[in-house]
Amino acid sequence: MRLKFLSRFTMLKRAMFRCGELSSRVFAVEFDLRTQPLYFTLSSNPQELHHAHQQLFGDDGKLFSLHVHSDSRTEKARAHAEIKHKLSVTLSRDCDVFEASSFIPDVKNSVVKGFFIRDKSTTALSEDILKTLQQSKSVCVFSYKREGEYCWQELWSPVNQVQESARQYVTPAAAAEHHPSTLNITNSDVFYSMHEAYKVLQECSDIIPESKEVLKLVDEQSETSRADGFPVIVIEGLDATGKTTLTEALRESLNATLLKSPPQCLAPFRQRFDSEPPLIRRAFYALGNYITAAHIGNESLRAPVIVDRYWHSTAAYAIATAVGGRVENLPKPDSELYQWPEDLLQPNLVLLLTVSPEERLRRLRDRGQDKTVEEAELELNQLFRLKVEEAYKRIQNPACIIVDASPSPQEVLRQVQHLIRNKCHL
Ligand SMILES: Nc1ncnc2c1ncn2[C@@H]1O[C@H](COP(=O)(O)OP(=O)(O)O)[C@@H](O)[C@H]1O
Ligand SMILES: Nc1ccn([C@H]2C[C@H](O)[C@@H](COP(=O)(O)OP(=O)(O)O)O2)c(=O)n1
Repeated sequence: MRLKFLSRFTMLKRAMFRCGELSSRVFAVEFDLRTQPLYFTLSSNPQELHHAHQQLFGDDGKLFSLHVHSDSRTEKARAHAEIKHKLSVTLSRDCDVFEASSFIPDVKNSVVKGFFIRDKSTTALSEDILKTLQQSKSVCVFSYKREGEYCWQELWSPVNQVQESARQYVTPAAAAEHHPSTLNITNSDVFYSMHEAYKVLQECSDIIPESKEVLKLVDEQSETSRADGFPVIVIEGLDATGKTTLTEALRESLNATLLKSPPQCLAPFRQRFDSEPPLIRRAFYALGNYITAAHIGNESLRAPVIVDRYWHSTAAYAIATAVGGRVENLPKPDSELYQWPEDLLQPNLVLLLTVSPEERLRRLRDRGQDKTVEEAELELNQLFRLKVEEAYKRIQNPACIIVDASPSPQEVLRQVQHLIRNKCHL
């Protein structure tokens, strides 16, 4: 038993060090989403904590952080989501759980995601849960100890069989120029080629059998080129901004073909992929765009094409979900993360419908439909809504044109027809 534990422990330690020297890493704890994360590094010299850090480390209670390791990115993504769920349903109200990550400043793909736990309860519940997590997953747990003004981190073990290692003191660090959640976006949240999204579904086809069916549908699409076709116009916007109303009206008035992304053929799989972590869920939506692109290619040979949501939605929702906290944390406006994928068919015009938050809520209520979880979150989470809209506006090549969708449906249609006439000569 003892041997088994030790070998697992050694394995975890190795896994941790594979992620880079601990000393070159910065840790970020999302202590309060309305402010910057708390950043700290580790040092062998004791360092006094700043006021902000004392709020987290100076309080009573047991402190832990945990990070997930796996060579398989799909397993890692699922384990992270599972742990998040487990911590949220099992820990008591006296426990705070914050998203936490460790990263190397400005180095892409250096982020290791995890959690920071502050347990002020008198029970050993958090330790029991950490113990089970350590046994069943590639989870690395650290605990934090205090002495006077200082706080240090050590590898946590549920049983005292580990020799005391050198103390790593928590050392306040400056804010990173790029918020850590922006470092891993490429090919984890947003995909810039079909091949990269395709690989994700291939990697999880054993655990999610539906992936094979989705890949088959992607394979069935023929290559299309769109030279000399009719114009393709994409309508974007948050839920209930009037996309369905406008796209139906445009279909009638322009004698156009109406398509959407994700396409109808993916509808049976959508719920399944919506319950998966971002890596898998976003790869699914990315592939949906490529299927829709093939349909656009065919249909635009015959008539103008109107598309209800396309890559702007895929990228904007993915970026806004991946980036924690405030709008200022989004990738900078000139970031390559907002660039349209080179292998995805480009539309001639992208229109972004915008309405005030109050009008949007009124329309959502009038419609009286169940909202998707994400939309319910939007309603609750003003920060998230602002980030989606800002990300929409930053996407380039093609950028979107903003349309005020608060007037009557007839007036919105008139405005949009005018834009289409000017920009697409229809
Ligand atoms: N210009 C408008 N003015 C007032 N209400 C509108 C307008 N456009 C749409 N609506 C109403 O708002 C709700 C959401 O519109 P919908 O077209 O379904 O949005 P989306 O497809 O973007 O979710 C519907 O009840 C619709 O009738
Ligand atoms: N082309 C698309 C379309 C939707 N998505 C994702 C983005 C969000 O997570 C949801 C929003 O979809 P929702 O069901 O609210 O959309 P509708 O307004 O019902 O069309 O789907 C996407 O990633 N790519």
